[in-house]
Amino acid sequence: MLAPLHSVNTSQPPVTHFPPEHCCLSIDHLSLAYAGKEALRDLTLSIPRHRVTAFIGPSGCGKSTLLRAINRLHDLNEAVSHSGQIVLEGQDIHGPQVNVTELRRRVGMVFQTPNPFPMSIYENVAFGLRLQQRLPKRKRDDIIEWALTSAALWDEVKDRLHRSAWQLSGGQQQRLVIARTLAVKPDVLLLDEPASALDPISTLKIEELIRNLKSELTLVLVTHNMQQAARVSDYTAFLHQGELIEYGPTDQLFTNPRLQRTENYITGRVT
Ligand SMILES: Nc1ncnc2c1ncn2[C@@H]1O[C@H](COP(=O)(O)OP(=O)(O)OP(=O)(O)O)[C@@H](O)[C@H]1O
Repeated sequence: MLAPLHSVNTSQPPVTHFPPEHCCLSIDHLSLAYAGKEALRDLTLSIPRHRVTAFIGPSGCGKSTLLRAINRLHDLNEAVSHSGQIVLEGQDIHGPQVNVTELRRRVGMVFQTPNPFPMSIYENVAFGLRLQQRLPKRKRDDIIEWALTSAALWDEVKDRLHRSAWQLSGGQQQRLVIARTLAVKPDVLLLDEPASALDPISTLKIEELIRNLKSELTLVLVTHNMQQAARVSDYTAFLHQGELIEYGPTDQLFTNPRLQRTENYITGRVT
């Protein structure tokens, strides 16, 4: 476990920061509104590198809004306004020198419903690579094998790479989407309820994959499923009505929360 700057106990402030050498993302006084209606209020937290951080909280508390802010998906919505900063590896993601396409390569995103493109398994994984650079076929093939292996899918698809991605099961499609995201070598993978549309076995595969991927990159997971957050994440942030209520090591937050509001939520007394 990384050493946070503040220890967690009820007499001290909650853990919100990591030392710079462990910090991947730093969110500083972030507020965000949709057409003037506040969805995130003055959030400050940092996300450690090569760990899994989960965002939990009741429906509508702002989990997905926060996740989408990290790769500037809100840029596509003119009704969104924000204040505060998000710093990725030392660089303000809204800085004038930031190329949004490059930011979205560095910060990949996987959504609730698997969304493979209507093309072959191979072409799905090659898609982002082709946009990025012209690679010799041999090199591209190696990256595709690496990405599918990292997404725990290679053994299941290596003999049918040129078949339609839509012939895969829902769980396999979600792992394919993860492989597609990994192929362009992101620093961060944002996962918005990646297993909620899947059966229990596929869900366990995705969870195992998330745990294994942290050796490659930093992961941020939105989940409604508290057992899932407890199983896969190292750190958990509990949000309520757009505010960060508590943030800390997952085992601590689930077994010994600092605040009554957190305890009420994790024990099912607040929905
Ligand atoms: N595109 C949008 N336009 C307007 N309001 C939005 C939009 N997206 C989200 N909101 C509002 O922002 C608030 C936070 O929504 P968000 O989807 O981030 O919550 P959430 O915690 O991810 O919810 P859920 O768990 O149900 O997915 C809600 O009040 C929601 O209605």
